[in-house]
Amino acid sequence: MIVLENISKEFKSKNGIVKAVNNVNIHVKKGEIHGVIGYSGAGKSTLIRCVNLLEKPTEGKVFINGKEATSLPLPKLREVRNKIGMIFQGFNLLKTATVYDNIAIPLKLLGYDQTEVKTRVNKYLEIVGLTDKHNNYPNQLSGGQKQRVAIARALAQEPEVLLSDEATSALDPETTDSILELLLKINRELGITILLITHEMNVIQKICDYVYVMENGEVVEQNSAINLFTKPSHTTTKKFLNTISQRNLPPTLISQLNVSGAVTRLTFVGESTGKPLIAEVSQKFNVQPNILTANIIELKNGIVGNIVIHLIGVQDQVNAAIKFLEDHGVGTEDLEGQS
Ligand SMILES: Nc1ncnc2c1ncn2[C@@H]1O[C@H](COP(=O)(O)OP(=O)(O)OP(=O)(O)O)[C@@H](O)[C@H]1O
Repeated sequence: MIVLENISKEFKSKNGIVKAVNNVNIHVKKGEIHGVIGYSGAGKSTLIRCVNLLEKPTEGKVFINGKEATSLPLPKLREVRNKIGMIFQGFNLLKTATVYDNIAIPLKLLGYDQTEVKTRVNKYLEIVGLTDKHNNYPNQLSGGQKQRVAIARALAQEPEVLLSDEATSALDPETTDSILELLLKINRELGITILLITHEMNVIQKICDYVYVMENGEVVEQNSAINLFTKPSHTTTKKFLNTISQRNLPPTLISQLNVSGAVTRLTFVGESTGKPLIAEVSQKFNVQPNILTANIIELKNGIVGNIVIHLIGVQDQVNAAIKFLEDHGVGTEDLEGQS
């Protein structure tokens, strides 16, 4: 549905050339939600703007629905763009137009007749739950309601793809959740494929099927959301994961505990979440497991449990216990103390 092939984007600035995006490949299948996460300056906005060619890539190709968009002449490019909706952090609503007109004006500009415009505006206002606000102006709405209007405006063009540029970054946590629920609903019920960029791991957690972690213009790690949360490999990914669950223990504490055993992070996913494996370990081996931290994270496609345990015992028994857990589908990671 959306394919970015070896996309690079350079900007010329006073201080020389900035490589904002460097050889990025992305493949979003129809009906999926993919998320790009990265810190400020990682290149996310530039990348997402390359998808609808608001930014022309210096190198690489963009395919939308199998059609190569990068080399299309403007009229053909407009046709492709009409199939791509976009929402933004700042909502981009017309302040002097009512909610109704904010959705209707772009449709009129696209040449739809009065009846079609009315039908679509009413349909999408209902989907976003704002039918009663059609006569309000943007400054009479909350941030969450403004984003709902922007979503209705994007949907009214009946796109196949929705691009979301930090759509929840200006919203409080509760409103963020309600907007994420809405995005899930339109993905599920209207079958719209979504590519989003964010710096918030909870956005990835709640709605993404697949994740790309970006740093300095490059994708440094990519995986399904479940695998990324279970087996993160890059330091930046781990830092993002730490923002939603307390995964770090003080290194001095780990060093002290490592003297009498091993401090290990166990990650449970799928079938292993339901089994009393830690109890079994203490019965089968001469080890005493002491739970230091534990949490459960619900993702779009499953549940991941994290437990950090101190396995107290002699080395060979500790190793055998860890091997037993791994054999039963538990991810394990030895935590290093202070060197
Ligand atoms: N028009 C431009 N001219 C020159 N440099 C630019 C331009 N746009 C972006 N950049 C540079 O490209 C790099 C990536 O910027 P970009 O805005 O894509 O990152 P980002 O991950 O979206 O960050 P943020 O979340 O802060 O917007 C930065 O170093 C930025 O300064």
